Amino acid sequence: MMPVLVVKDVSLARPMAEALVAGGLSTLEVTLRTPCALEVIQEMSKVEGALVGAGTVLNPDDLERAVKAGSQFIVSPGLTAPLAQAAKAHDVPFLPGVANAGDIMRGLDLGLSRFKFFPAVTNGGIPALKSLASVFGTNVRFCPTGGITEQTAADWLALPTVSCVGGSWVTAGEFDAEKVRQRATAAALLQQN
Ligand SMILES: O=C(O)C(=O)C[C@H](O)[C@H](O)COP(=O)(O)O
Repeated sequence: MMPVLVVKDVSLARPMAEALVAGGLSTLEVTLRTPCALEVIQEMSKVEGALVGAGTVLNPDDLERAVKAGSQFIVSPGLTAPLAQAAKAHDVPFLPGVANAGDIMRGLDLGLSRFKFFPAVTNGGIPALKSLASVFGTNVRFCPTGGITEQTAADWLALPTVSCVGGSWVTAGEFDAEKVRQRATAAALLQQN
């Protein structure tokens, strides 16, 4: 399970990453949706055991800034050829968003086989992903994100083509380290079942 983080205050970066790692979640997606996101990536990267990447990466400029800040992977809500080429040039793992068969085919043409299914629930949820997966086989894997909750994550993770799920629920609301650690522990258990 990959927590999707929207962090507005850089002073929360380290305690938040520490609470997530303590709960058993180590792969952290920091969205570039707040002015301090790049600093947050730098700070979270100092936490032992954290693998920190950038989300909401929309173009090659975003990718360049995210990589300079220490992002170890890149997540995007969509897929463009310039972004995929920039990820390749920087040799950084890249998880682009797809919403339909055409997006996946464009990704395959670009040499990609791991995609974020986004926005997962409004795109038709599990039935939609099952239909897409039936066409592309098990070599194409997905990280559904968007509308997934603590209650529904296990259903998604049970699909053979789903490698992980993303979601913001683990850190939703005002930051409380103990609450985040507990939610992370519950989410980490989901991924083991
Ligand atoms: O922009 C990106 O690159 C993203 O990563 C988008 C996020 O995956 C979703 O916004 C998370 O959706 P919720 O869990 O429903 O809050």
